[in-house]
Amino acid sequence: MTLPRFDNIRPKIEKHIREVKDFPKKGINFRDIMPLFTNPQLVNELCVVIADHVRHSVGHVDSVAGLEARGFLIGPLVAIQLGVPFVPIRKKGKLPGAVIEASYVKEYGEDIVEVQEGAIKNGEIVFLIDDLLATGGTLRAATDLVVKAGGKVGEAFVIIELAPLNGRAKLTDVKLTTLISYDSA
Ligand SMILES: O=P(O)(O)OC[C@H]1O[C@H](OP(=O)(O)OP(=O)(O)O)[C@H](O)[C@@H]1O
Ligand SMILES: Nc1ncnc2[nH]cnc12
Repeated sequence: MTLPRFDNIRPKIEKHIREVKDFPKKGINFRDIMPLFTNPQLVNELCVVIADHVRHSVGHVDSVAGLEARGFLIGPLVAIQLGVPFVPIRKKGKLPGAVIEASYVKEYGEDIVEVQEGAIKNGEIVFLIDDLLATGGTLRAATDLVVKAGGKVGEAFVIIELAPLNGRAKLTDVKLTTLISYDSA
């Protein structure tokens, strides 16, 4: 679902997304969000709008969880706006100590994601954030992790949705908000 709250910022963000053909593999049309970070004011505006959206449409959240790697660029900034902890969800083997894990298949490979035990407490509501939804494997695994940890996903949010890859179909049990939806993958 895209929301009117984002109508003003959407075209500004769109201008900062670069398409790179055949990256990281032949046939993949990579949507690169890095140009956005050349514009700190716009990054800040985006995080303020997302936090505003959380306050008005999601309600109370106990934490913001971001997906490695690009969910780490926006997630902590949104968490600061909301005054709640940031929870990193990382690829296997990167987080020290006891972890909970979930495996998944994505647009160009397979992976395992992990969260540290205790980072999400029983009954906590988590706002999940990443840059992009493709096949939905990553956000599915992240949702499963939050639930395994005893939490609940208040909402999953991505800047970009590649609609033809139908990631949404894997997330029917989650409220999912998208800033920009592309009708070609
Ligand atoms: O919906 P899916 O098909 O699961 O794909 C989406 C995921 O793919 C990308 O990350 P990637 O796995 O390339 O990792 P990186 O950010 O560490 O480069 C993107 O940032 C999402 O996390
Ligand atoms: N096409 C794509 N562009 C950027 N990140 C991605 N993650 C999965 N598919 C992607």
